[in-house]
Amino acid sequence: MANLSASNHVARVLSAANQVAGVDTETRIAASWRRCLVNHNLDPARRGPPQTLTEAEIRHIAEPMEDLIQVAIPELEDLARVLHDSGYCVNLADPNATMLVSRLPGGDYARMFLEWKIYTGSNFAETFEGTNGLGTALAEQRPILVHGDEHFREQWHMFTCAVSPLFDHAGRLAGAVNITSCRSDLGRSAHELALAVTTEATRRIEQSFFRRRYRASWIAMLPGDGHGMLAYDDDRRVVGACRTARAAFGLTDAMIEDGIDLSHLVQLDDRAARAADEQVALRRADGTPWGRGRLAPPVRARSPRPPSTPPREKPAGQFSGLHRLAGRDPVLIKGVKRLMTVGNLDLPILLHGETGAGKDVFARAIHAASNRAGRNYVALNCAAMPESLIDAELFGYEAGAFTGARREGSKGLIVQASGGTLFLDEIGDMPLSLQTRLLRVLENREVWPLGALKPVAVDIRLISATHRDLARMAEDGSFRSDLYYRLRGMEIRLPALRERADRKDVIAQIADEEAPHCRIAADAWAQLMAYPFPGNMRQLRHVLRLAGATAEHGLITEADLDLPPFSARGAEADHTAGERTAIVDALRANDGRVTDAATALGLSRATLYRKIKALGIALDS
Ligand SMILES: Nc1ncnc2c1ncn2[C@@H]1O[C@H](COP(=O)(O)OP(=O)(O)OP(=O)(O)O)[C@@H](O)[C@H]1O
Repeated sequence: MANLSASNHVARVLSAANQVAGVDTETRIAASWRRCLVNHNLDPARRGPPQTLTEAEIRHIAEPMEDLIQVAIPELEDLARVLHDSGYCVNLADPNATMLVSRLPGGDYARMFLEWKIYTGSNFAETFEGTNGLGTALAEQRPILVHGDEHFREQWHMFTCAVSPLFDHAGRLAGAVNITSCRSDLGRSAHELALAVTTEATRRIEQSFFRRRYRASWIAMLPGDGHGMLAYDDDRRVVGACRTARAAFGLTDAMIEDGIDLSHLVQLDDRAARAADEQVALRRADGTPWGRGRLAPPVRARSPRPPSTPPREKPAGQFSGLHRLAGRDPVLIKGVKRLMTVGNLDLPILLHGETGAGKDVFARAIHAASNRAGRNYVALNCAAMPESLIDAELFGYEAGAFTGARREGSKGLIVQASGGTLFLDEIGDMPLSLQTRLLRVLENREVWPLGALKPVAVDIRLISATHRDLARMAEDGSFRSDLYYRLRGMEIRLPALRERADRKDVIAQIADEEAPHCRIAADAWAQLMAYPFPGNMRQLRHVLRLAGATAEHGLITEADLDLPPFSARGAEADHTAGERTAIVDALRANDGRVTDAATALGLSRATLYRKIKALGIALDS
């Protein structure tokens, strides 16, 4: 049966391609079939999944489209919310038909899309996949509905796609919004509305993107249903025009670069020009009435709220916390001295050190020593959260910006930290797309919450930390090099506990805090001094806390020290295998509870999660 329908389909395609007119398919579809056969040499009967990109390739494509994606996401989320139960998936694709954002429908429908690889990273260019919504809309740069057997390849016949191409602020093709249904029981007309919905959503994305790009200019939204937009400066010289306005006025890039006078295109009387963000009557260049339009004034960044408390003057001993942490270790003492020389300059600081070496504690001490001490200290661990959550947590979002968003929106941590210090731990684990956004915040000193039309000005001191070799990552492209140089206004290395020259003092001090009523026997001292402490200070604290609890007669002996075997031979393979075994054992001993296993290993929860991921350990094992 399937074979019969496949061969019928092939016959239809061949016939349509041979004689475009007079077949039972829409002319645009027949023209596309012809392109697929003649130009792209495709076989309508071929089966197989679409080409799928790797995560790195997707990031590479998505990075330059970051701004557009950010503007599009609230609209896509809205579409996905409305269509959730109707079997439609929602996508944003780049101009080459690679899906960059995907929102799946609910229930069993989602499985269909996953099985057929209709998700982020899949490519539906007409040149590979034949006639299909995304590929054909992008090839023709026009909205299209491709229903069931209108697809060139027979294997896509259970799907229907409604797609609208998306144009950027300069009228260039920037991608497409796609909604695809797997409801093969519905006829073509049942999906017509879907095309109208997609086209409208696309239009809203284009408008938001244009307004955002030209936020420093006036924007005239022109009469008519074409949604034409012109951006102009205070002297009424045109600085930008959307695709519709370019077509309506025959505007070229050269005319815009020359700063064509607005009055050559549309006339505003002075009263209209003052009625900012209201509907106004506009006239054509020749003075004849045109219709009602709208003028939006330039957006100035909101200034940060003045701090409620004036900056506290720091006493002379403001660096005492840092001195205490540095102890008698020359590397750390040097680091603190360098910090003192820059004093309260808001230089970004990058802390580098192994897990548990005290990066968070050190960052807090820097904040406490700065003239921002009385203000907020806000910390985020970039390794402990999925990308989408870091995005919302860090940059904030407007009310209703996406499904699951809080009704009142969220300020985001950067805005919360304004006036104070933002600490980004494990910055090396920050996804590339967010690195781009963070860089922009540091450069422009303003944040765009998700779905916002206005930026919020911010004033933060940034301290970041990592255990990774960021310089090498910047070299091999896994971390943005421009961001790396912005983060390391000053880089301070926190030595591992085993490297500290004052190791003995540190052990004594922590023993005093964790097991205050105990003495340490000579054999236990020798062990503590010799042990390499891969979990550094954190591990030392846990070991001594436990030892204090098990010690008899106030004496900590070798038997009280829970020091897991650790190969110091340096062979990477041994180390990895040993680490793996230790983690798997700890998880088993704690019935899979990651927090408890982390405590047992002397690691932070985030670090343990990272290691579990890196070593490919299944959490249910
Ligand atoms: N100089 C120090 N003296 C005493 N205790 C310290 C010192 N530095 C860190 N600690 C303790 O070690 C533990 C881990 O510190 P912290 O969280 O700052 O490490 P980290 O380097 O940020 O770790 P991770 O990379 O895993 O997030 C904390 O309990 C902290 O109190």
